[in-house]
Amino acid sequence: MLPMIYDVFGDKGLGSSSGYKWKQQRRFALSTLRNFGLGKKSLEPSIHLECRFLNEAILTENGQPFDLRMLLNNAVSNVICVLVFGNRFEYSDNDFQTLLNNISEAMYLEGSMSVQLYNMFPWLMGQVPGPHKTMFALWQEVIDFVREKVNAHRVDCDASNPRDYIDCFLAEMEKLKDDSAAGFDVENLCICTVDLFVAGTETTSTTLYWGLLYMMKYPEIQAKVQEEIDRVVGGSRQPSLSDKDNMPYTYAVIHEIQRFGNIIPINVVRSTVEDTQIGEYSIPKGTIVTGSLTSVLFDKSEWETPHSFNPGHFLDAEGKFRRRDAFLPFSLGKRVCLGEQLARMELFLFFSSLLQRFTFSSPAGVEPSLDFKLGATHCPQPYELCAVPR
Ligand code: HEM
Repeated sequence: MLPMIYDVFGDKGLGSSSGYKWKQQRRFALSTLRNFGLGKKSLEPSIHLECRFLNEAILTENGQPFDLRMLLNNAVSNVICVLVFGNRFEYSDNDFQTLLNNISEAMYLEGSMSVQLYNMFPWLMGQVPGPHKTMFALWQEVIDFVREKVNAHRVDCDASNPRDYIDCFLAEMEKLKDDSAAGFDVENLCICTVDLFVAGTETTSTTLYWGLLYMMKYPEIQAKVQEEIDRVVGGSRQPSLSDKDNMPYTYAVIHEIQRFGNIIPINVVRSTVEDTQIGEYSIPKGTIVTGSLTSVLFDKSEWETPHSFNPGHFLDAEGKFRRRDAFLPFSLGKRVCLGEQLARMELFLFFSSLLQRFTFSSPAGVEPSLDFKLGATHCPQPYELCAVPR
């Protein structure tokens, strides 16, 4: 059974399994992201800004309970919002918080039994109420939010001076308006934007949520990361991407968080576009296929201690960072995560900036638990933590 719905947005969007022009859309999205955030106009300053807002938001809670998951979601999401919508949202914006909550809820419901039954009997489940219907309604709200943004962009988009992904897409639509087969239409723009927005929010913030939980659980590892941050960065400036090469331990810890957190255990659902032979297996065209990332991230023949949280997996005998072929949380091949580069930047900057400013520990007498909930992602159960300013 699939732990998520097969092609929730039909054949549209960037992540579509059944493949509506995904190649053109992927190429276009990649080149746009490069122009806006990963190339000459680097996104580092906007991530730095968001790190400052996040740290400030935690500090101003001043010992009062706060919703860490929500703050992480908001901060991470703002980075992608700047890319796709051209603006960020305040953490106090209730409408935006509701939207982020809807996305988290929809992702969680994808793991429900009723969604799994929908995958098998869509004609039947389409007739009955249940969590699968709630999930579709939540996704519709997300699409409506994006559609409003697209409509607002259409009013004042200047094709010669695009501000963000939506403007670039609208300009491309205009250029290709006589080519109806190119896939550049408003409907596809909305779904591609939702794909970027959702894929760029839940994944990275879930990884950070695991990361802080592991730091509470393994305080000796947290202390070593902080020692490295203090030595290399100090306390008077923010960590920057250029520090990464001098921070092998922190970099190894982030890799281990991704390996052990295993946030997309069986990858994104795909389907074969032609009859395919893999070894002795014949897979007919149109078969739904899932690849188990768990099997690689916990492979006994690849990892020394696959079932322990061990940053040593990514360090050589001299303490230098070492890459591992079996490190595949972003998958690989033609459909490898489109946001890998952005996610890596965000994970390094958010994680090191949080640990520079705070020590994370569990409330007195509470043993941190690694319990998880499984929806479209493998996510920690909500937990309590204390963020002590350093
Ligand atoms: C820690 C963070 C992230 C992880 C672990 C992750 C992981 C993945 C995985 C496993 C896939 C499926 C690859 C496959 O089918 O083989 C994927 C696809 C995708 N990711 Fe990410 N991702 C992350 C962050 C991001 C970010 C920040 C963005 C935003 C730009 C993003 C955008 C996408 C898109 C659009 C796809 C679909 C690509 C396609 O179908 O061709 N991801 N991601």
